Amino acid sequence: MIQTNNSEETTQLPDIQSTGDVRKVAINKVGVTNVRYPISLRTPGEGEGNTFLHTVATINMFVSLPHHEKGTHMSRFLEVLNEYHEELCSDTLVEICASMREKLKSQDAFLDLTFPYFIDKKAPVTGQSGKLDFDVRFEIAAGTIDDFIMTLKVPATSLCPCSKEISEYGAHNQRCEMTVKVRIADGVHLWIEELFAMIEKCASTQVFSVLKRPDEKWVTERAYENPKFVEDIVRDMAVTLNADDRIEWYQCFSENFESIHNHNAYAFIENDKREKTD
Ligand SMILES: Nc1nc2c(ncn2[C@@H]2O[C@H](COP(=O)(O)OP(=O)(O)OP(=O)(O)O)[C@@H](O)[C@H]2O)c(=O)[nH]1
Repeated sequence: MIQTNNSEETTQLPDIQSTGDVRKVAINKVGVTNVRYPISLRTPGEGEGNTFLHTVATINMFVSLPHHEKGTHMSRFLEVLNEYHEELCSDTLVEICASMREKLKSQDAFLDLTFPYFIDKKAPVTGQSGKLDFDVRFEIAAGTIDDFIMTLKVPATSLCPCSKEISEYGAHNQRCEMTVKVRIADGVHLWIEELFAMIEKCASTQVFSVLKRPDEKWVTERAYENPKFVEDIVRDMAVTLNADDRIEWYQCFSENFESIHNHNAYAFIENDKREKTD
């Protein structure tokens, strides 16, 4: 049986990926996808000191490969990740991307993590607390372009203004998913919790984990008092994101899972504030 964990024996094995390629085709991204890994993220918490949220991320890691190299060194992606153990947090992600470039001797490195995040939410009337989950994504690039994009998928409720207007009673309402992707200015901080709270206000009403009957009455009436088309939702998201100077660039969209159709309603806005001269 071949022992590949002995460094002397490993050096004697052929290293096919280090041989050349003659097709003169460079590769933009090569690496590993769907790596599941524990991460811990700093949260605003309460009082002194840091609190951490522990979750599991699904990670994609890529580098660029020049035309003359046959293959990348797949094992090194996981080696880089393993060096960080439980200290994998938002502060170290840029470091990890730089480390991928160095260890794989590549021009560009890309790190992409998606993970469930959890916030404590109190029901609107009874104040009962529960954990609400939603998806967060960090996309980091290092090399030709240095980049950090944070994406949140915010669940909420939308209620149709047209339906409310034309119906003698009732109005169709549904879950919507508002997606926000942001680039943050250098040297400032935006908590996931802050961005989530900003965005969920843009829907007809929020969703909660625990709702007792007085809470359910409240959310039902609140949505009815605050009807919104998908266009209203994205416009309100844009107004909110425009007003926060920490956000340099954003894309926002909402998908409303219509309860009267078997298809969804969708609207999208992008704004790069860095392009504005005045
Ligand atoms: N490049 C490449 N490697 C692959 C692929 N599928 C599996 N591998 C394997 O990934 C393994 C690890 O590759 P390397 O990181 O180059 O391993 P290594 O040569 O022992 O490690 P280093 O000495 O650090 O380069 C090898 O056994 C490859 O055969 C693929 O599609 N592309």
